[in-house]
Amino acid sequence: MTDDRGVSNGTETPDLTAVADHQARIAALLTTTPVESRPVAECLGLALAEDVVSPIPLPPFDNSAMDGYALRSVDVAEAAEDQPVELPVSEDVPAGRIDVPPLQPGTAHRIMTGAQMPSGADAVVPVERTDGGTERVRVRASAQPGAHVRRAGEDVTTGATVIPAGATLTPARLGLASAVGIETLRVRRPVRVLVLSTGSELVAPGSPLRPGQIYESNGLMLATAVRAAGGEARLLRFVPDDVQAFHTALAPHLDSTDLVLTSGGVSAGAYEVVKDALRGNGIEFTKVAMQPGMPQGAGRYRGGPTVVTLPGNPVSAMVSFEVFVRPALRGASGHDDVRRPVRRAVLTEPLTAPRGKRQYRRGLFDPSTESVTLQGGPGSHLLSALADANCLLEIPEDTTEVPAGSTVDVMLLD
Ligand SMILES: Nc1nc2c(c(=O)[nH]1)N[C@H]1C(S)=C(S)[C@@H](COP(=O)(O)OP(=O)(O)OC[C@H]3O[C@@H](n4cnc5c(N)ncnc54)[C@H](O)[C@@H]3O)O[C@H]1N2
Ligand code: MOO
Repeated sequence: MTDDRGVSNGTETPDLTAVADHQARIAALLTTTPVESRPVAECLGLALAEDVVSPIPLPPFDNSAMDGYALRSVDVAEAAEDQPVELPVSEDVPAGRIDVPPLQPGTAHRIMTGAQMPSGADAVVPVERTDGGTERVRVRASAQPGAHVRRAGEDVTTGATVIPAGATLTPARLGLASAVGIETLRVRRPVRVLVLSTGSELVAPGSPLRPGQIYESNGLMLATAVRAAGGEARLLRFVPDDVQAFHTALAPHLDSTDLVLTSGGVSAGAYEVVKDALRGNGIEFTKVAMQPGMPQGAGRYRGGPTVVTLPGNPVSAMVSFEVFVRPALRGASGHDDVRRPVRRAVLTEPLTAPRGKRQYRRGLFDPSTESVTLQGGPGSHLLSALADANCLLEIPEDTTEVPAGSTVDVMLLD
């Protein structure tokens, strides 16, 4: 049965699989990917497979934090704005100079940010507090020992684990790996996903729509969601609604695919090509106690790649991806943070939920007030509300009404 909001009410489905059981089933189907070496530049978003241990300290040497003058703090102890101390400038030390002579007492080296501190100097006076002289310099400020000096090893010590195995490689972590001199990283190979869309009603964005047709959107949405989760995705967008054509489309990709992700063609009607093609080929179909996202299927296609069939309604497809596929995909590719962060939030308006199903509603979480506002109704065709959302509210199976002001769990999305 479907109510007037376009939501299946679930009364027709007594035997439902628990969300946790279907999650576990999909996680078990995806095996951990092998470890490989990759250039650091190609590791964004991947999971590190082995700890990165720094072979050097960071900074590698004591260096100046400012453009100015390296000197001995005792030599400028009496310096003040109206009482400059004049010192001869004996050397110029730009960043990258490797032969920096020691500093003699009573002298200064002109020094640039990042340049090696000369031995004998214990402080830097910024150029703004001097007359900027190159032969002699008038210093108008005293300096504490250590002022504007960045000490070797104060960021990273030699032998320290700077990135732990399991960490997701962010730009800052890739920068850190480069900063300690590493060119290749040991990472888990991303899960290779083939995203496949079927449906005679689907046409390519950019071409005109005829009556009864819609633009294909799930394929692109799922393929990009896979990439955002650290997977590799190929997209086959318009597989004909024909069982033989479905097998033929799949065949060339079997050896190079870990996971086939379909959307649509799995509910109860006629013309359910995904179901017709996959049943009897290792895929089991079930109804999960969840809304949206009830019709689900999973298995191994003819003993080969894992297949997960997601429902065709766009919101159902994305919510199912978040709940079932993303955690399994991240787990299989070695990420420590498999699940989205969950926060508690105060609901700004009441909602109702179907008995016996876990409901995922789209919401806008405001971290400043720790509150959440619903985005759109529960209908699984309401894609624009999903696009406006930054979280999913997770309403437990046994809850049918949530009054305004109640606290609910929200799963934060990107
Ligand atoms: N008699 C029943 N009917 C339905 C049931 C049921 O249990 N009994 N379940 C409903 C629920 S819940 C869902 S969810 C959908 C799932 O249907 P399918 O997975 O078979 O998906 P389709 O029928 O192929 O499509 C559903 C909907 O989504 C649109 N769609 C499909 N693929 C795409 C795509 N690649 N891009 C954009 N939009 C897509 C399609 O046009 C349909 O509007 O079934 C209910 N029915
Ligand atoms: O409600 Mo379906 O379960 O739209 O995904």
